Amino acid sequence: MPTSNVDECFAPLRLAKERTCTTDRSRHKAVKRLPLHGCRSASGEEWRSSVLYASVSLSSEAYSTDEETPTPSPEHAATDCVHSLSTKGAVAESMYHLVSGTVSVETLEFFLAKAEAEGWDRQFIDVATLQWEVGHNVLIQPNVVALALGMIVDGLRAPCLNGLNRFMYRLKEEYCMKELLMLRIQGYDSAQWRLLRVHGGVHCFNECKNKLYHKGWVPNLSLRGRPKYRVEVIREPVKGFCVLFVEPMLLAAEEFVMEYVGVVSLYPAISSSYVAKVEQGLYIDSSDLGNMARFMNTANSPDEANCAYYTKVVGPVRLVYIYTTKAIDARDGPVELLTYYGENNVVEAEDLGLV
Ligand SMILES: C[S@@+](CC[C@H](N)C(=O)[O-])C[C@H]1O[C@@H](n2cnc3c(N)ncnc32)[C@H](O)[C@@H]1O
Repeated sequence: MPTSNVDECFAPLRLAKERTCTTDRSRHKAVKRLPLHGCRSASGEEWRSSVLYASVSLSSEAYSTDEETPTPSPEHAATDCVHSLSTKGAVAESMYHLVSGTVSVETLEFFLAKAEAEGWDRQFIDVATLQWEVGHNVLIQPNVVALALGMIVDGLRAPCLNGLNRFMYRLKEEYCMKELLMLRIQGYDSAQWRLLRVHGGVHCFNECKNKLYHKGWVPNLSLRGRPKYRVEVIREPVKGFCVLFVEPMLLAAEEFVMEYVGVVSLYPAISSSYVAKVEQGLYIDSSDLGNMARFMNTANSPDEANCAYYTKVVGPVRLVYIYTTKAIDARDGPVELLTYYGENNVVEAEDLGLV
């Protein structure tokens, strides 16, 4: 099966949708599909972000209504396609198999077709592109299959995914998504992974089997078990959510803070304050899927900011990161991490000598 032809790759799934669209699955959201190799911005640059997500929710009344789905612009209509995927929480064994190697589209196809054929319980499929070196990695967790495909789903508000991703943040490129996923499968091993409680509400529905993670427990991304830094999300009356740097007491300038995680999109979401504009026609929308970076507020001027956004190319993937622009002193208490939103406030990290 040619991996370059999206239609061929997904034909069985589309047929499955057509067969079942009058059932309770008819609430499916439209899946905006993009070529598997990623999406191309107006300037022609190909994006295969680590944060290109797609999720497919199935049958839960908790999911959002169609009115919230942004309408793709006509030029993107050609890549639009409605899908439905159905899966169940796969058994750990299967997940292990998938997670232990780079998964081809063929494998993915097989897996999804199997899920459909065997009528696995409907949860959702979370699709994430986490392309580090080659191919597509696969993100797996109990009852959630997250697959790297290069797809975008518009307008989904899967509570489970929201909870999952809101607190997911990564540490540079050393971050090993596979390990995290293994961790989820095997349970939390406190000897190897320290868990960090973060603030925030998570609204999982009852069937969710992954509640611990969704409730905000995330691995503290430390080096050899030692926390590198700790941030907290608080809520205050004027600005709403804020990200505070807590420890260590001093954070140097030009330190990586976190990646800006969200859905890579070719058009801006309607009425969301969680959209980072990378350039005209290229956005990272963390309204539904994202991490703490979305809670960073703006400083009144660039000089007041202590962090900034940068982009960096890692292999074929261009990512958006937040780095400190000045040293941060938290000896007298937590310090709010502030970027300066500005217009298109992203510069190449290479230009700054950060990479
Ligand atoms: C990306 S969100 C930041 C997180 C936000 N505070 C929240 O509660 O979700 C951007 C929104 O935060 C608010 N915000 C950001 N910086 C602010 C500031 N310096 N003063 C007041 N509100 C701010 C604005 O409402 C803005 O639309």
